Amino acid sequence: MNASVTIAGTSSSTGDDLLRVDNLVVEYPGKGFRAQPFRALDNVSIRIGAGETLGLVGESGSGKTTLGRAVLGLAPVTEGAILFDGDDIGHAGRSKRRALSRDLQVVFQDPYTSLNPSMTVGDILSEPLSVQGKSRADARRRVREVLDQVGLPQDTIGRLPREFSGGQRQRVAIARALALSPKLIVCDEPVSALDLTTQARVLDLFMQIQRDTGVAYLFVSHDLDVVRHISHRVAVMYHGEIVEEGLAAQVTVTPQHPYTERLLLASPVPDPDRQQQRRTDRRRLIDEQRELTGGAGVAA
Ligand SMILES: Nc1ncnc2c1ncn2[C@@H]1O[C@H](COP(=O)(O)OP(=O)(O)OP(=O)(O)O)[C@@H](O)[C@H]1O
Repeated sequence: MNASVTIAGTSSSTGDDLLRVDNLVVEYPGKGFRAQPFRALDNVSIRIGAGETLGLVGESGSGKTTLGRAVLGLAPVTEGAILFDGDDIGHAGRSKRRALSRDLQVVFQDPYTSLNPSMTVGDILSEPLSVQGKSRADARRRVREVLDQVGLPQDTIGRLPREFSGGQRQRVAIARALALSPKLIVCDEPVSALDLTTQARVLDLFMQIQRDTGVAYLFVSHDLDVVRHISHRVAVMYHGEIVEEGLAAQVTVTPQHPYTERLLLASPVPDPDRQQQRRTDRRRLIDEQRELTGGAGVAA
C-alpha cells in the first residue's frame, strides 16, 4: 500500500475546525462463527472548517459512506476521535445526538427512498422543527423560508413526494436538512441518482446555499468531476484510508498519488468518444503540470 500524500500547506481547513476526525478506526463485526471484524476505516483523519466543503472521493467500497455515517453516529467508532465544534461526539448517546441534529444534518443519495412517501412535503419539512420543540407557527414560517431557499413553490407544502421529479425530491431533502440551520451537512452521493442536467442544477443549489448560510459540507461522491466542482478541498479514500488530500484544484489536476491519478483517468462520461478525449486531455494536463512543477514525484 502506498503512503498517503498531503499537499504541503493544505492539510488543514482554514480557520477553526468545525469537524475534526482524528485517527478514526471503524470495524464492522465479522459474519459467521469466529469471524474476524472487518476494518472499514483505518486511521482516518479529516478536518472541515466553518463554511467549507471537503469532497470525499474514492471507488465503491473504499469507506466513504462509512466515514459519513461515523460522523452522524451511525457507524461504530472502534478507535480515534470525532470532534464537532470542539465536542467529542464519537460515542454520543441518543439525547446528545438529538441535540446535535440541530447542527449536523444529512442528505442521502436516493430522494426516492429518503422521503416518507405517505407524508406531505409540509409535514416532512416541519418534522425536525417540531422534534426540536418549535411552535407550529414558527415551523410553518421556517418551512416557507426553506422552500424559497431551495427554489420550490409554496404550494409544494400540501403535496406528496411521488408528485415530484428526482431533482425536485432532492430539493425537498435538502430543504429538510436546512430546516434547523445546521452548521454541517453530510451529503452522501446526493446527486448520483440524478441525470446530468439536474445534477448541475442541484450542485449549484448546494453552492448557493453555502454562500447564503455559511453551512459546511462533507460531500461524498465517487465522481471526481462532481467533487472538483463543489469542493474547496478533496480527500481521496482507498481501502479505508485517506491516501491524498489537498486543494480541489490541485488534487484533481495534479494528483500526487497513483490511485488518484487512476481514478481521474477512469472517471466516466456517457459518450465513449468524449471519454477517450477526456482521458487524453487529462493525461496531457497531468504530464504538463508535472513538467512545470519539476516532475514532483509520487510518494510511495
Ligand atoms: N454494516 C456493515 N457491516 C459490514 N460491512 C460493512 C457495513 N457497511 C459497509 N461495510 C463494508 O465496509 C466497506 C466500506 O463500505 P462503504 O459503504 O463505506 O464504502 P463506499 O466507499 O461508500 O462505497 P459505495 O460508493 O459503494 O457506497 C465495504 O467493504 C463494505 O462492504
